[in-house]
Amino acid sequence: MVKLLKVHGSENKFFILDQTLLEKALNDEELKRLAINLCQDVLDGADGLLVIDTSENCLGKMRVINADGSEAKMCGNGLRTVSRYLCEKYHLEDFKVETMSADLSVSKADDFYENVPAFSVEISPISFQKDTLPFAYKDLDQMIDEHVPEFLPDQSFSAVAVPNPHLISFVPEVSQLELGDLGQRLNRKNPYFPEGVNVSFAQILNTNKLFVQTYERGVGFTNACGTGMSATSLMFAMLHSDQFDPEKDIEVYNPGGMVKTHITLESQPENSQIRLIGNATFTHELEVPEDELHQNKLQTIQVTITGEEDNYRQFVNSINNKN
Ligand SMILES: N[C@@H](CCC[C@H](N)C(=O)O)C(=O)O
Repeated sequence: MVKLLKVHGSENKFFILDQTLLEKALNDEELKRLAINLCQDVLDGADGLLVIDTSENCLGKMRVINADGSEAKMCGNGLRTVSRYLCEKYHLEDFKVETMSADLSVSKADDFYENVPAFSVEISPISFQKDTLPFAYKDLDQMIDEHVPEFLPDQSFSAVAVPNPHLISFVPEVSQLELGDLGQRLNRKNPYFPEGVNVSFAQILNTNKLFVQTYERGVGFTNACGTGMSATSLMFAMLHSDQFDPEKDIEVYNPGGMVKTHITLESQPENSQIRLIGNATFTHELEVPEDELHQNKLQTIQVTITGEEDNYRQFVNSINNKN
């Protein structure tokens, strides 16, 4: 029997599969099929599958398979949960995790709330270049606070890779209808973002206080997107310096709860540092025979509820009562 976990960071939900526990690792096609199946049908589904592999230079390697089977370079909310998993497995609190584009430093943080474990993770590398994202719009090499009427007539947009591609717009109030429509348009064949893009609308609530909602590439609406909230915090620091206090963390509220980010802005914004801090909650433990994973026939799953979700709900109630 192989143990899988169901986890979340700000209710951005994932399954974790530690491939190092298997007799034979799943190949890419098997992982893709398993991700689609788990995310659609198991325990009310999820937004992706996080795969842990061995790494030469780091404590472990994380791969991110979206709900539609596509692979992403990074996952901020997911990395916190993988960090907790590796921390508990190897009894270390400060280490690096290999991801597709970079080895990222992660560390255990103070609990977010009573019995709500939290981790702090590095979000990197940052790029604004059209070839990295990639995007194409007129003769722009970078899209920073640009008016793009083809997207929406009354908003301005910034594109940044961290390294997942993100399109960000600050709005007085988030319209789910407009966010969903734009997210769908830019994630099917389109002339602007050939590889799709995660689209976030952000509301500035106060100094260092944001609300961010994201339509994710390969998933759709999620409760929260870690790299999206990190990219939005960076754009907030760059574009709204009058409401940004660099000495303090930024509180980023989202439909699934709240995370904190810390932005150290450099004169070359691509050299800036981003930390994402938030919950790493394990909601379920699953036991599945290994051959059922390979065959993607999940017939004999045994599920144990951890009880951690009750603590997380108390945290969410506490922030709702405060606001
Ligand atoms: N939810 C994630 C991002 C997952 C990848 C994204 N959908 C993409 O395709 O770029 C996060 O928390 O960062």
